[in-house]
Amino acid sequence: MAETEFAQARQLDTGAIPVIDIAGALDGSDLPGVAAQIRAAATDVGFFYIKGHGIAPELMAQAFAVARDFFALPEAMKTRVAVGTDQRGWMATGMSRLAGSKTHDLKEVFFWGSEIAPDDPDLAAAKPLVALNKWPADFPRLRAELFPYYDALCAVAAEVLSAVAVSLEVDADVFRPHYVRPMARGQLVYYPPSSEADEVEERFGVAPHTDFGVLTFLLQDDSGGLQVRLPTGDWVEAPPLPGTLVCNIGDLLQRWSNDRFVSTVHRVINRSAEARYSIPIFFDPHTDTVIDPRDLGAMEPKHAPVTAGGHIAGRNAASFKQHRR
Ligand SMILES: O=C(O)CCC(=O)C(=O)O
Ligand SMILES: [Fe+2]
Repeated sequence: MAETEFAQARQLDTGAIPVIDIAGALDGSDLPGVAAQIRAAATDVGFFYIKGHGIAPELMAQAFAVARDFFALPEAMKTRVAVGTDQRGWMATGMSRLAGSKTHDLKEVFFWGSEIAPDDPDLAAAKPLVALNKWPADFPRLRAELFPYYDALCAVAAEVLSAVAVSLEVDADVFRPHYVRPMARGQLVYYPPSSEADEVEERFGVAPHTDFGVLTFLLQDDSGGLQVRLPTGDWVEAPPLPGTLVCNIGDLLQRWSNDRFVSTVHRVINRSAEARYSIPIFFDPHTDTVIDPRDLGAMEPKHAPVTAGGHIAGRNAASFKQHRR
């Protein structure tokens, strides 16, 4: 591939990724209307923006500010919360290499998930992706300034899932029992600007991939660089739109929906002059949740049942160096 052709994408000018106002789902005034828009987007492109979510901009700004300060800490401090096979804490650049990509990703990540008690029986049973969070003791702001956004997002995400259920023509509460103790995995992601060497070596911030879980809610800063592959095969930019979140279907929801909804390939390349920060939250159910298309009404399931935690842990193990011995 010629150097100049690497990771090009069209500007979004087609409305290919719709913006959905979810206020009517949150206040109950128009759940079917929101669900219909979600169905169209989830079927065609697997990506949509949401607005009308009601999350205070201050919470988003505070989460970004603490993310920026965390990544700027001396490496020795970040290393004290280095990620292990528990998939919690800080992952240095170079440790993410996604299946099928030529080289490692440029990104640095801090991983966390739902807070659980130290005596949680799922922890004692070593269930996949059940772990205690690894907060840096010498940087207590991280948890304190991130959690207000995380909690607000998880509350909105639960309502979006009700709309997703309606969009799949099943009971609005079908997902609820699986989200009493969800995995709800979060990541702070830092992307340095791509260098010329990165371009030559075809290195991405994050290489093309589909998301592993059910539904992803992404907060991106104003750098740009997220690109989505349309069903036509064309790559388009998913630029930051102020006040919105990007929502996309993951592999588990594609399976659960019996392929009615699509988990779409996407990638990030930071060609801005500045660092890029994003905060994806992968809104996934309890680790034991059985993802079986028959439970969402499929008469002829195209996929065998899998457990959510096991499936995601398997994808993590294939993608991140901390799982290799
Ligand atoms: O940072 C972004 O904009 C997207 C990140 C992403 O695709 C992921 O972490 O799965
Ligand atoms: Fe992703």
